[in-house]
Amino acid sequence: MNSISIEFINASKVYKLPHGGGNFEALKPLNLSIYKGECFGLLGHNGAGKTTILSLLAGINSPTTGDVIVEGLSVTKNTSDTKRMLGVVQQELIADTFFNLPTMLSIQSKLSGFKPDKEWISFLLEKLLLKDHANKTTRELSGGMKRRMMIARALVHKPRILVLDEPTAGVDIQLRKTMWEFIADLHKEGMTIILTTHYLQEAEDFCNRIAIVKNGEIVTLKENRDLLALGGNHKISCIIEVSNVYYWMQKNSDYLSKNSIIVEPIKNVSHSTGNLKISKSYIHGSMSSFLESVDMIHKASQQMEFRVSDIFTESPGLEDVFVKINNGDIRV
Ligand SMILES: Nc1ncnc2c1ncn2[C@@H]1O[C@H](COP(=O)(O)OP(=O)(O)OP(=O)(O)O)[C@@H](O)[C@H]1O
Repeated sequence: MNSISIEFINASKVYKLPHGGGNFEALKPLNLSIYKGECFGLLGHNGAGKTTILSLLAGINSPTTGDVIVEGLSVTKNTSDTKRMLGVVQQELIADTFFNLPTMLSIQSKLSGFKPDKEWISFLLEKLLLKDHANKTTRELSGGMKRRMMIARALVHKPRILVLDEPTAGVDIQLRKTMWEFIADLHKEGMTIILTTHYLQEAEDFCNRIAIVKNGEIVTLKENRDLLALGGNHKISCIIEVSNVYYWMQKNSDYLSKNSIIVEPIKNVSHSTGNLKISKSYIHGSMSSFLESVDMIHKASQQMEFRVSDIFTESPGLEDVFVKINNGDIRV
């Protein structure tokens, strides 16, 4: 059994709205354990409550009820101790100083109660590809550079837990890749990571468990692979061109449904002509099921008189699962 790093115990957050606007429950009472060395992802639409969860953990907001325990210590009672255990990258870009990067990181280190470690600072700047910008003041950095600088700042005191609230927002694809390689290295070395992101592929690639947050509560919490399995079947598909879609569908609908072949329109389909996608599902990991489905597509092409020019496989992604859960198409 893994040991627990972070524990939310009945932690909720109710905001008082201004001008007598009443109360708003941004987070319903949450009970959640995050394990040591885990990479835990929080996904959800804008306003779902992800940042609220992280802000209670980081001691930025205090919970209305309950508490958060970090490595055995209460965030509400030992805020400065728990803060030292965490490296927090907030969503807002806060980098409006006249200091250059090494100076700012040294100051941050002292503020966190640690003697600045020049080698570590230099290592962080190198890993986050900031070395060439070390002499710029933080306010002279671009948005993507500021984002990376915030990661360096969060790590400067060598925390055990890294909290990332949309760490890659505004970072270009190439740099995002570099950032994740670095974060993956920290994770491999045993750091516990909790993150939010709107790039679902990032969560799919890096998280061990993923929680989906909706209207202030976690509606789904699963191991990455179990969540992906909710996305539907693996499919073999091909694109066909049909000269009269309406007539073709009428003629073949019985055969299609009898053989569980799915047909989907591909853009610009009119009554008269269009491209359609034909798919047949198969059991992931079973070669016989895969070959059976290939054979079925082949037979369908003879029966329904279309030519198979391109055949490809499709796997369900986190995107599919996320949409389905948020639309209420699957309940878990
Ligand atoms: N200080 C506040 N006062 C009142 N309501 C707030 C406050 N901060 C956040 N909220 C509300 O709480 C809800 C959850 O906000 P939160 O920032 O946690 O969402 P989120 O899931 O992180 O969204 P995003 O993806 O946009 O960052 C939202 O409806 C938001 O408007």
